[in-house]
Amino acid sequence: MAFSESASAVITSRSNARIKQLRAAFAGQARLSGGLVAIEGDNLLNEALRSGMVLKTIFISERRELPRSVPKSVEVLWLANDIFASVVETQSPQGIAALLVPPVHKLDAVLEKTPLIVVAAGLQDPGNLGTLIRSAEAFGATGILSTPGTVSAWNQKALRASAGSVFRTPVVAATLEDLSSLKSQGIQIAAAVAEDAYKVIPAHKADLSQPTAILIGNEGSGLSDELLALADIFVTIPCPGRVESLNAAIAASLLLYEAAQQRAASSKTKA
Ligand SMILES: C[S@@+](CC[C@H](N)C(=O)[O-])C[C@H]1O[C@@H](n2cnc3c(N)ncnc32)[C@H](O)[C@@H]1O
Repeated sequence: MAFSESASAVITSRSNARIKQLRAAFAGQARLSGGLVAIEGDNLLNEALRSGMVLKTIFISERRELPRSVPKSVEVLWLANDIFASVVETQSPQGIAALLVPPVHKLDAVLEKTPLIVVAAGLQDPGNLGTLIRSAEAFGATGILSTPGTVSAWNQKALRASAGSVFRTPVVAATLEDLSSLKSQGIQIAAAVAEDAYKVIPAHKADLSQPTAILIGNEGSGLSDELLALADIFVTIPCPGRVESLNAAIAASLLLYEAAQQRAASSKTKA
């Protein structure tokens, strides 16, 4: 332990109140964690710091040094190795975790510029949501709307799959009314559907360079009738193979790639 970093004692008890708070944050129990979110490991910590997240507390195993990148203003608590290992989720913990204040975004946050929005409509696999958020950032989406029933973007698996993109890409909880309000703001609603049926167009023939919200459906049941009824267009990624559908995050990524290509081409034409 780098005693020069902190004069505070090492926490050795599992029933310590701060350990309970960290455990609650890892379990997604917002009421018990005081609304704070837990992150674990050097990569996510570095991503959080470079993204300007507000860190409240660093929990560090006594076997490690405190990284120099941690601002002096952040509270640091040292933990006995076994206490650290018992509270975090990974099998081979890196010995560092943190509690941070998750940013809360409003609908306006995703409406900047020429909106390219992904609507995560009932995604339940946190790995899929995290991957979708990572692709959304990669392809320049303005943000993600998540409908009721979608897993939290701050779930531990979602956080890890997003590889830090969740710190920089707004994820906003949205109702059906919010989604229908997009139409009145000139944003077309493109429902992503797996089957090539009547009125469904292949993604490369749809105009995704205009303000667009792409609806991605639940892993098992796809898009609900209510959401399909909102759609202005139905787009599909043609699959010559014999699969019935693509994974939700892969479908979102391919559609975002197509939208990014079209936007790049249309800005070249305008220049
Ligand atoms: C695993 S699929 C759901 C499959 C579900 N059985 C269904 O009937 O839609 C999850 C979501 O990914 C999107 N998706 C999957 N394959 C697609 C494809 N080939 N083209 C466009 N979107 C697709 C759709 O939004 C779909 O709701």
